[in-house]
Amino acid sequence: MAITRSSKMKLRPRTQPPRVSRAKPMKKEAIFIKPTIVAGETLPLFSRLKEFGKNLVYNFPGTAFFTSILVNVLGDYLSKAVIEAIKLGNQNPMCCSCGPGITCMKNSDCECAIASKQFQEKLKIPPVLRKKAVKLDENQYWRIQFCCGPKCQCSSECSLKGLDEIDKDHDKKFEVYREEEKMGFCVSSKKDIAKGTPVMSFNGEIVGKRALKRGSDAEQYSLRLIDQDQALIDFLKTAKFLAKNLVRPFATAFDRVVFINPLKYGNVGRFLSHSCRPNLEMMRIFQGGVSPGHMRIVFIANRNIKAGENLCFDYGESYVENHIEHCMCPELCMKKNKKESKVNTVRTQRAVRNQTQETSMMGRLRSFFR
Ligand SMILES: C[S@@+](CC[C@H](N)C(=O)[O-])C[C@H]1O[C@@H](n2cnc3c(N)ncnc32)[C@H](O)[C@@H]1O
Repeated sequence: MAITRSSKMKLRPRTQPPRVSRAKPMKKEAIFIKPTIVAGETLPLFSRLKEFGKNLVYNFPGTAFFTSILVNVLGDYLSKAVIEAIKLGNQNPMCCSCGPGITCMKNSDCECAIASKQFQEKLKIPPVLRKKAVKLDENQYWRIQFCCGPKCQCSSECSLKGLDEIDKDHDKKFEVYREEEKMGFCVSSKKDIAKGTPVMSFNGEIVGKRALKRGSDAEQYSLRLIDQDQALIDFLKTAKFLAKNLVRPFATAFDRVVFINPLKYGNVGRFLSHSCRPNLEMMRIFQGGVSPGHMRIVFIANRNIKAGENLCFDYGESYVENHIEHCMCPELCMKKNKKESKVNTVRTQRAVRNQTQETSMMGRLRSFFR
């Protein structure tokens, strides 16, 4: 599908053009494998800042503007190995042979079900099934799962299509608002969300590390997608569902470090704020293939969330220490500040949290933001 329309975030009136990216233009040889940009929905932004109510540029800075996409797209500074693997992945999507009306998990010959089961067994993770909450232990977040892709012809009710709804109806599901000057925009849910529900994906450009210049907005907004994940590499090397000619290129690509940068192209996931008591956890899910291009970052509710609650996850220790001077998470720090009538430093807040909660469950992978 070609670009149907430029779906900049809806904002009226606009006084400032979107920030021009200084990112290096894409290399010529990469253009032919650039995935199609799918324009997503527009989502209104609300600013409730009082003092600056009349200053629209202040209320809606350049970083609030982007083109919304429903899939990740190819960006800059990727290694040849990653570009090659994405290209091969595009040519070899995993699409089951289940016909219309068939539910993959009930078909013992289904290619997607076989792949999903192998992921579950080897990486010790429950399946992400449609309409069923994912039951994850703390140490299972960030593990990898497999779901049917949009091209699978199985029933629209197929339970393996766990991500089918994730990029739909964002305007009905979420509100993007700004209340605190320093916090920027935040996201809340318009509906109650049950624990274990995949809530939203984090979309953007798939980029190499050099795309994130130190101190830049790209550095502050990007999440790590691939991190030389040895467990995944070992798994792919022995995976029975993967064609032999794809094993080496995919294993090489997953031995790189790759990020998702949502600044130019992204979705509502880029507005999620940090919390020291988060209600979302990240999970990586392959959708319709096992190349880096098929890997999605998905946020799962780690408890029941009420309509109107701020949606948030833990950015990781190093991000907080480097970029957030005073944590304003409503779930812990703001409550505590109110109680004690003083502003605590982030270091103090995190120390408090460390006493009450295990923070090392994902090791260095918890530093998602660079
Ligand atoms: C990835 S952006 C999140 C979206 C951003 N709020 C916006 O309006 O575009 C990360 C930035 O949001 C702000 N932020 C997020 N969570 C925060 C928190 N708990 N306390 C203070 N600032 C926060 C910080 O400025 C941080 O660098």
